[in-house]
Amino acid sequence: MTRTLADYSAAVQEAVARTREVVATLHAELPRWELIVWTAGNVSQRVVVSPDGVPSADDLLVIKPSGVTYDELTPESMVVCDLDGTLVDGTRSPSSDTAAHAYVYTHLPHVGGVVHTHSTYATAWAARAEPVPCVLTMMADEFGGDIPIGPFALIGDDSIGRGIVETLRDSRSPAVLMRNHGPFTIGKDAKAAVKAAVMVEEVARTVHISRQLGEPHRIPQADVDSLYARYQNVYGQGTAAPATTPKEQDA
Ligand SMILES: O=C(CO)[C@@H](O)[C@@H](O)COP(=O)(O)O
Repeated sequence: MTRTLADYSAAVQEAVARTREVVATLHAELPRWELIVWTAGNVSQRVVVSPDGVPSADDLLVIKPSGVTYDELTPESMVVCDLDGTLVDGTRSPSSDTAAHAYVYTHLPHVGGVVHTHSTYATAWAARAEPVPCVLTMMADEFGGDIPIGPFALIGDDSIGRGIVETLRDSRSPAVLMRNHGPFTIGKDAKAAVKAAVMVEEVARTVHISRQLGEPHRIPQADVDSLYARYQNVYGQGTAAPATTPKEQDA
């Protein structure tokens, strides 16, 4: 039975409205960071339906409409689908990657956001089906190792999603380079997945340039693990008490 947004609770409808705003705003980051051209790429975020906040196959996703240019994307133009890819709310056809995003949300409950781009350097690595080797501390921080290659898969059914899940399920990487296609990234939410999309292009470019000058040196695995643990758990404005200023120390 096809459900409409009216069939969901007021709380879910409010969450969908908030998610439309988030996903519309984050789409603007793809051209901003030069990760796509024209209408390529897409961003989605999961909407958890259960009142207990536990992700499930009953959840919804919010994604862009297919083939619409980024300057036309608004919260109202975003499309809402269930995880079968069935339209729940929206006036336009959902992204052609909806099945892939939905498959990821169904099989990786910890994932709250998915992004797909065709960013130049990451896609060039995908065309050669070669994993990006972990030769930068930034890679250890964000990806916890090499950036893996996923299988070639045709567009339109869950083949791409299946390839993303098979590749990332047991990987620390939030990015996979789908062979001959381009990067797909995941995160706890859409913002985290967009960050991974920005970072995968940055490191793909740097490693490519480095290899023009010689063979980059791999970081030893123990150091990769240490860097990853620090970045994922300590970096930034973690939970530690703010450092006192000299004035406070004198007080
Ligand atoms: O690569 C693909 C499909 O996988 C592109 O068509 C995709 O980047 C953009 O498609 P949509 O406009 O989201 O339907």
